[in-house]
Amino acid sequence: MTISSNHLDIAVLPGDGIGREVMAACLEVLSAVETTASGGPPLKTTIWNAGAQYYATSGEALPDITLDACRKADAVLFGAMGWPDIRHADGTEIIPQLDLRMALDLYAGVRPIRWFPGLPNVLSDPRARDIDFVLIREQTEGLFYARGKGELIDDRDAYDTMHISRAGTARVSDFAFRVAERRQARGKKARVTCVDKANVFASMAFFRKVFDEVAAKHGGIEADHAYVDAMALTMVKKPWTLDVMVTENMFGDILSDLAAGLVGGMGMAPSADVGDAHALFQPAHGTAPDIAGQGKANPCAMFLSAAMMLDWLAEKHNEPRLETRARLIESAVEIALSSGTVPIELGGAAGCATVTRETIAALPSAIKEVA
Ligand SMILES: NC(=O)c1ccc[n+]([C@@H]2O[C@H](COP(=O)([O-])OP(=O)(O)OC[C@H]3O[C@@H](n4cnc5c(N)ncnc54)[C@H](O)[C@@H]3O)[C@@H](O)[C@H]2O)c1
Ligand SMILES: CC(C)[C@H](C(=O)O)[C@@H](O)C(=O)O
Ligand SMILES: [Mg+2]
Repeated sequence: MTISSNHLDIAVLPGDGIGREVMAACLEVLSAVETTASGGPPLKTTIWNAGAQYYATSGEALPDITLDACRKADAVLFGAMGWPDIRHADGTEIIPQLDLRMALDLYAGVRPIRWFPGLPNVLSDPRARDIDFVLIREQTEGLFYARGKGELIDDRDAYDTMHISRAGTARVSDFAFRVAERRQARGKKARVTCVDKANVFASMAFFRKVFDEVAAKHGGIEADHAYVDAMALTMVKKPWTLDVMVTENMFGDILSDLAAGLVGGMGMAPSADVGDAHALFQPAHGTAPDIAGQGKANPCAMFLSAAMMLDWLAEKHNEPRLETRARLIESAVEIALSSGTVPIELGGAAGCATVTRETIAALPSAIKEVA
């Protein structure tokens, strides 16, 4: 696809809590990156309202005008949404990102986890430096299918239904194999693990069956299976052995926070919500009410999510200069972290402003590495 105008439209949804803080930092970094790596289409960022706090003042969590802007944009950049005290009558939270995933059919949650040099080794094992895996989370069905449809009977029983479809499982499995193929082309391990609970649930046995059918079409990539409970153990005991995993929505949600903990915390865990037509990029973390407004948030996950956005746009538009900008962000984060900038989240002293300043200051060195 070619770029029809001279810029790319990015719909920016900062959301709530630290979503707003890390997004402001990220927009500074993106603008500095554009100045450092001149050439290639500029990003035109437009900020849109949505989120729990917006709902509290307006009665709308995801206004039509925001949803429409997301549909029309080349990509969506998202902070975090949700606030524990702002809830629907059934007790669930106002979390419009789930509506966005459904509306834009963002079926693959891509959650890469890797070691960053310079950070404290939370596992106290030198092999932690080899952690480099990707969790692919199905995002349009699974247990989350139950959202808004659950049943509470006589204040006595509550039901939420798991839904696994052939089509939904096949497309996310295929997506995972394509991720593995790209990693293989870059000289990395190439194995896709289906993470399920096929020993207990018919829905999960079906997930595994469809995964196996898709695996048979990707002969060059090894495929195996793990039960989700055993995978939680493997993630903690030997995460450096993992490559690409694909799993049901809820399991993926839980395992992705566990995975973030292996490399220091949520502030090191970027993500992308990808569909066939649209994509949204956001840190895997939430709005962190416990630290919001204090300048303590680690913005690295937000920066790395923006790098994932540039990579996705580069591939979609066949524009290598966008890929250069993605590498520039990653390299600047690496340089900043390995030259003594340790985020508060990892036991250091660097708040959001310091991490942002040091990342921007690293850009001139980073450009020499990626050029
Ligand atoms: N993608 C999203 O928008 C998203 C994801 C998860 C949770 N939520 C919402 O966020 C709210 C808070 O949820 P939660 O507390 O369970 O999860 P959370 O991810 O917001 O926070 C979990 C813990 O990690 C810390 N943390 C998270 N991101 C951090 C960062 N960038 N830097 C430093 N520390 C960080 C927090 O301080 C907290 O101790 C809830 O309303 C929840 O629904 C939103
Ligand atoms: C806030 C919540 C709805 C969301 C999810 O469960 O998908 C979050 O935890 C995430 O991981 O993106
Ligand atoms: Mg989560």
